[in-house]
Amino acid sequence: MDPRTAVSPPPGGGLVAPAITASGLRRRFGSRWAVDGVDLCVPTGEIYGFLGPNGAGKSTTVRMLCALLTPSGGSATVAGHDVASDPVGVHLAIGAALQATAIDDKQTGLEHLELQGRLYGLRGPEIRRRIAELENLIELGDAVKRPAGTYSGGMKRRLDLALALIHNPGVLFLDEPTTGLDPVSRFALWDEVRRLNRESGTTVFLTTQYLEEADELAERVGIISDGKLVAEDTPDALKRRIGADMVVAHVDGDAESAAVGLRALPEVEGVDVVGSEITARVGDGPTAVTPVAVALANAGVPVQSLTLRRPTLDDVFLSVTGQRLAGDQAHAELATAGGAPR
Ligand SMILES: Nc1ncnc2c1ncn2[C@@H]1O[C@H](COP(=O)(O)OP(=O)(O)OP(=O)(O)O)[C@@H](O)[C@H]1O
Repeated sequence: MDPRTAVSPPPGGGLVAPAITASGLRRRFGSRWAVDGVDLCVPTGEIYGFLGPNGAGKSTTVRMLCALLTPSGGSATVAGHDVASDPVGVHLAIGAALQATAIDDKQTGLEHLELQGRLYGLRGPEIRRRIAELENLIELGDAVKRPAGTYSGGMKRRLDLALALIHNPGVLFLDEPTTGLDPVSRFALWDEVRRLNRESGTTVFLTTQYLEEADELAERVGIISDGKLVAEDTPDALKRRIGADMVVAHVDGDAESAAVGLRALPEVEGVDVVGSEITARVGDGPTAVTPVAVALANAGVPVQSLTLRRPTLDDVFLSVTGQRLAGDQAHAELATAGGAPR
């Protein structure tokens, strides 16, 4: 089903309005377009991953969708409220855990939760009930009564997420929720996002620069580069689009000239070169490896390594932008997080 034109009927019949829409959404800072004409349609109940490198425009998009930043052009609605004409409606309908957490080191976790509940108009008993419901997520134990200044990064993230959820919002925005978290806290937060979505039907709009996070969590992924949405689909469909297999060669010497021979091979659907790495998209890996190796040998460029693997979202990013999304740092962090990106 194309979510732009139709969304799943609820059990009681009728059509569900999309949770998030954007049409030509733009934002300029000075002469630079940080977000340059983004269209979105996120159905209610979806986990949508907004994937892109540093500076691509993810946070700016989220801040506009959360009605915290005025768009320079285009329009957007969240939970049926227009971000420009009804920002208060948007604020009441959403929860947001953004990059700059508003946690005061001097206040305890409990004080933060109680204050947040009151800000959303909840009464004492309701606040206590919500805190009890969110206990699983917070997992702070007795630390909930300690000042937040004593918390680890993971504990602060969990508190921040609980603060975003205190009023049971229908739409949750998470801006790079696991950046800087250790692997255990990262996986725990993924589980919590999945559970929320499954049990409460919460729509989740999540930005990330981690391929693995988008792959694992998101039902659909939008890839943003230089303020533009350059690809959007399910992770599997995005990967299928660029070919069945990838043959990746690391070479000594002129990778561009070595790639010329590969492009002429009938087994090769496309070739991308980044530094000394040559990535050939092929229909059938086992059949293509030998001709690729022979073509590289004929080019006279020494080959350091030749590997065959399935496409990743990084390969999708490379095929649409000509650049790798995962820099060395992101790769290193992913490796620590439990393996190479898929
Ligand atoms: N308040 C601002 N004033 C000027 N430029 C800004 C401002 N906010 C963002 N930008 C610029 O807009 C571009 C997009 O930034 P944005 O924070 O949306 O990217 P991002 O994809 O969220 O990256 P990151 O992962 O680093 O947060 C960047 O070039 C950034 O420097």
